[in-house]
Amino acid sequence: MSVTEFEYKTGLSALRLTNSSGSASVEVLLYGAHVLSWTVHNKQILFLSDKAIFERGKAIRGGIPIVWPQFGPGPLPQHGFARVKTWQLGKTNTNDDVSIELHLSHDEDTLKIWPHKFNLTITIRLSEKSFSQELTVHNQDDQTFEFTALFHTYFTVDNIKTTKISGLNNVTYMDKVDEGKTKTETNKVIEFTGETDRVYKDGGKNSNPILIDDYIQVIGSSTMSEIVVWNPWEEKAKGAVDIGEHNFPKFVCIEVGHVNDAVKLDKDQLWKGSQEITLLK
Ligand SMILES: O=P(O)(O)OC[C@H]1O[C@@H](O)[C@H](O)[C@@H](O)[C@@H]1O
Repeated sequence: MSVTEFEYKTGLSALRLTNSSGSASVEVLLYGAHVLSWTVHNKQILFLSDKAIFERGKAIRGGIPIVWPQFGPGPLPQHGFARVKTWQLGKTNTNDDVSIELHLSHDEDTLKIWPHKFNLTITIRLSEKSFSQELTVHNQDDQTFEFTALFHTYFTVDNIKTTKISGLNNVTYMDKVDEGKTKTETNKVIEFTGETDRVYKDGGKNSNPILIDDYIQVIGSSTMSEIVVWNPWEEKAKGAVDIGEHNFPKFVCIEVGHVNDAVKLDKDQLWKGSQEITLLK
């Protein structure tokens, strides 16, 4: 079991966590606290675009971007700023499951666009067949602030056209590709036939676990009970410089978050949200 530092493309500092048997590893950049890969028995569970751009100030396409303090468009840049800031390495642990902590605090630039003092910690933990991330938000300001948060996970799939997502039956969702209409999921299994961009409200509180192709289980904490399901499909993928039409069949985003309304966090208070992803085979 180990944590090693290495230099990724364009000189970005990275860490590799390896479990005790050496069967699983995770690579994470300090830039964005961005998980790039999770490999189990040589199989890559996460999707990272071959057209991803590794430039400071730009979001990385694939892996697990951290969306904070704003989901989607709004007064801040799309999906907030945590994914384009450089985090600091905190504690590492190689005793039980291998884990690391990464930290991000307000600075001159964040205060200009979001005038609140904060400290974020992400704990990344790896075991044989599962991987988790926990985000802790500490309000260090002298007043309450509000945020939304999400783990924007890109999963590798054999082909989006045969990918099946279960566990969201009967859950209400907002359909972002149909004028934001509110709908109820009538299918036991979700399949993909076109651009899909949905926010399932309290999807994570459904009694069934969320499964991708019956073997990847995604569980969010009770504080992160929304599930976003996204695939841009052919045209939008073609139009995105960092995706490309050859890539849209290769991934699905299943994103655990608190995005339907904002978390209101009082001064000096802590908020925690997490996801755990487990391989069932
Ligand atoms: O291109 P970005 O900023 O990483 O966002 C990708 C997608 O992220 C999803 O979470 C959103 O629901 C989509 O609307 C969005 O297009």
